[in-house]
Amino acid sequence: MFEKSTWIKLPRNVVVGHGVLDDLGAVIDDLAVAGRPLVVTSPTPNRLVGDRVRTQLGADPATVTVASAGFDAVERVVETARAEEVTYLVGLGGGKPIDTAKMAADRLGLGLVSVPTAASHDGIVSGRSSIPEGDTRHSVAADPPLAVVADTEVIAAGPWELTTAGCADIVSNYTAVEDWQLAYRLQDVPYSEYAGALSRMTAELLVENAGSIKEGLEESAWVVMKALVSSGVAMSIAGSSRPASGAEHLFSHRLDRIAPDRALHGHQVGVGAIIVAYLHEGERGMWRDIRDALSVIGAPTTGAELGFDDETVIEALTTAHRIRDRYTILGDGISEAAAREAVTVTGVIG
Ligand SMILES: NC(=O)C1=CN([C@@H]2O[C@H](COP(=O)(O)OP(=O)(O)OC[C@H]3O[C@@H](n4cnc5c(N)ncnc54)[C@H](O)[C@@H]3O)[C@@H](O)[C@H]2O)C=CC1
Ligand SMILES: O=C(CO)COP(=O)(O)O
Ligand SMILES: [Zn+2]
Repeated sequence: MFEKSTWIKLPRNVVVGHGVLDDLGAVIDDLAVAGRPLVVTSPTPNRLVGDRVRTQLGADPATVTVASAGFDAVERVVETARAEEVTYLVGLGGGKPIDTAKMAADRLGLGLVSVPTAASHDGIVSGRSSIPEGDTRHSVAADPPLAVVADTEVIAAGPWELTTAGCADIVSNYTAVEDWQLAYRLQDVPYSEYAGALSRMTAELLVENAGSIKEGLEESAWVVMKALVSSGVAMSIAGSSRPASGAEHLFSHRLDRIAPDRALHGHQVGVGAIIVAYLHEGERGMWRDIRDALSVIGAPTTGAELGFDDETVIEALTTAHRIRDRYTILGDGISEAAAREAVTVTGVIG
């Protein structure tokens, strides 16, 4: 008897475009969420558009500002939401406040509206929350946002490096899918053809259009935001972050442990993808295509551009497998000699 079942959770409204921040009130009316909201944000996005967002929300919105992601930040949001007796959450900013709000909303059983101010990562739409804790990182299942309102005018006015980080997070889907397929072959990890194909296609489309992703063009924010939505949907179909997170993400999470906030998530996973593509396929593999695509976009391709010295890059690569129980090309860990060879051949160090 066939007994398999799946539950794919997706946002109901995804609104992307010029000036759509002013449609936030209408989006919320359409969702039929009522009552008092809590805006979960970080200092810069709050300063930039916090008031504009609160004006749209009416009903005396409360605000909590989180400086970094973590279970303590989630706890603070949960406590504030209870104390202020709010009925839904609005995540406003980059990946950290949105992930924090997503997990807090899940804990509280409340709906979340995601308002990204940067096209910097693909958690904008996903049903995952990525939360660091001690030496590890949890990719926690959480309901995806009920709606996403991404204003390309706001995003395009932000630092260009945030958009190149989003591009690199998408480019890293190549190696994430490679790792997922490897884990399927070697460890019988469940693999979804649809999620894998969608994730890979998203990366291919972005790389094909890399030449048209240019600083100062609002259309670039549009192209990247669409790709981030597509990648988030792949994660929702898979019911895991596997389509968008393999060994290149383990490497990045490890760098975060060594030096939090030194470089952007997307930039770290992009450099990780160059190394991991080399580990999968060797000298003739597609690591050069990945490096060239990142370079055209203007994303970092070396450890030094990320702000890490050579030995730190090697340390992160040789210890990345310990971040979480996720089988990748790193297996139970690679030797220092293999790591040094990979980062030297690919030009990530030296
Ligand atoms: N849940 C998921 O599926 C995923 C989660 N993530 C998580 O997202 C996080 C990374 O997100 P980021 O956005 O890189 O970090 P972030 O939220 O710290 O934002 C980076 C910086 O950009 C600033 N910023 C945001 N919008 C701005 C604007 N319009 N103008 C000027 N500055 C602006 C912020 O103030 C912050 O200083 C990581 O913790 C990562 O694990 C990443 C991918 C997927
Ligand atoms: O960053 C992500 C996908 O781009 C989320 O992945 P993690 O599960 O590794 O946090
Ligand atoms: Zn990522």
